[in-house]
Amino acid sequence: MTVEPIITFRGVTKIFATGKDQLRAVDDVDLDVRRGEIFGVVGYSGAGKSTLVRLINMLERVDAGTIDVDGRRVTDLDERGLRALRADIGMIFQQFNLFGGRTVARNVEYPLRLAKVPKAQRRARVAELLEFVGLSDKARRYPAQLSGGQKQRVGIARALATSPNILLADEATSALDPETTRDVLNLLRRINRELGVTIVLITHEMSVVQYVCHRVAVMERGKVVEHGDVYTVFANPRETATRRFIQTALNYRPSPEIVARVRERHPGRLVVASLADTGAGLDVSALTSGLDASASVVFGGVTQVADRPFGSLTLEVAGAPADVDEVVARLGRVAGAVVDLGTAANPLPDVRWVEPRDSEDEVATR
Ligand SMILES: Nc1ncnc2c1ncn2[C@@H]1O[C@H](COP(=O)(O)OP(=O)(O)OP(=O)(O)O)[C@@H](O)[C@H]1O
Repeated sequence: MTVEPIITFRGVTKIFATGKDQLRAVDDVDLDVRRGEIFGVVGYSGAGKSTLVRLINMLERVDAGTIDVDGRRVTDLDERGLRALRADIGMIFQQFNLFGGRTVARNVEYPLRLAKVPKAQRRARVAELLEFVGLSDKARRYPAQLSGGQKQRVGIARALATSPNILLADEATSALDPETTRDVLNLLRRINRELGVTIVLITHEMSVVQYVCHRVAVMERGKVVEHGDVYTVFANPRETATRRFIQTALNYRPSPEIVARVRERHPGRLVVASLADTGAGLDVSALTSGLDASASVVFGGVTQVADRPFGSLTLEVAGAPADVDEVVARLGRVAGAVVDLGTAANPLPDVRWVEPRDSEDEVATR
């Protein structure tokens, strides 16, 4: 994958007037989306994700800063320029936004009519798109006759009609069940791989990022607080917001309540090890070899992020005190980050644990 940016934000701010207050929905954002990648934007409700993405195709206008898309300074475009730009950027939505009174084929055809494509070409293109999304047999149906996943496929076919280089997906799977979500995400992967379309995907689910994104930006109160390749952000989250997201998506780290319950049956020394960049995984037997100590896994899990092992394991280590210390030291050398929770008699807090949020709507006002 090349590193050439296809979308560049520089000092981008978008302000909404709300009564006498001004709300910085997007606040001085610098960001590059690379050509050919699937770029995730995550954050809680109200963080500014939709606004940021709607600035790319100028559904919203910036108040400050510049945005370049595929070599064009979109923040300077007039109405005519904007129409051309929008033909190069497809968009799909959580609620699909289909025309209920038009058939599937007519929905997909719509952007081609706007672009004044001749009828024969339109028909051929619609057939091709429906084939691509696996809905050739539904051309004459109406949206109400389709499942949620099928509706989103129609939305995707319509968004791809004019062969855009960029696809914006705003919570495109949030209204779908997990299995359908997986199907739609697989389709987005195919669009990215086979058609070379750059995808900017907004989601509040880290599991979606984990499954399809190459890189990710975390937004909070209008700011991009952290961004980078998905594995790095998952393995070394710097911001509290990011850690909270990862904790919710992959609940392999025990909450204080779970630790308390685990301690009832495991009074020995508990250690939480993050499994990042452990390559082959964790050889638990090697931790205790030659020592008068035992180590057993009492909580946790391991999954794949960006095709590499990622997770967290909580171990109970028991035995001769010096040997227990040595096990913990060995663990520290092979695992990513290790947090010592002490024993039931002398408990220590999990310094990496992030409390879940109470409020969903955290927004900067001025
Ligand atoms: N047209 C508008 N007028 C006034 N305020 C707006 C407008 N659009 C968005 N906002 C506000 O800007 C803030 C950011 O909204 P935005 O929709 O970008 O957040 P989000 O992260 O996408 O959240 P959600 O997932 O809930 O859509 C919110 O406080 C929202 O109420």
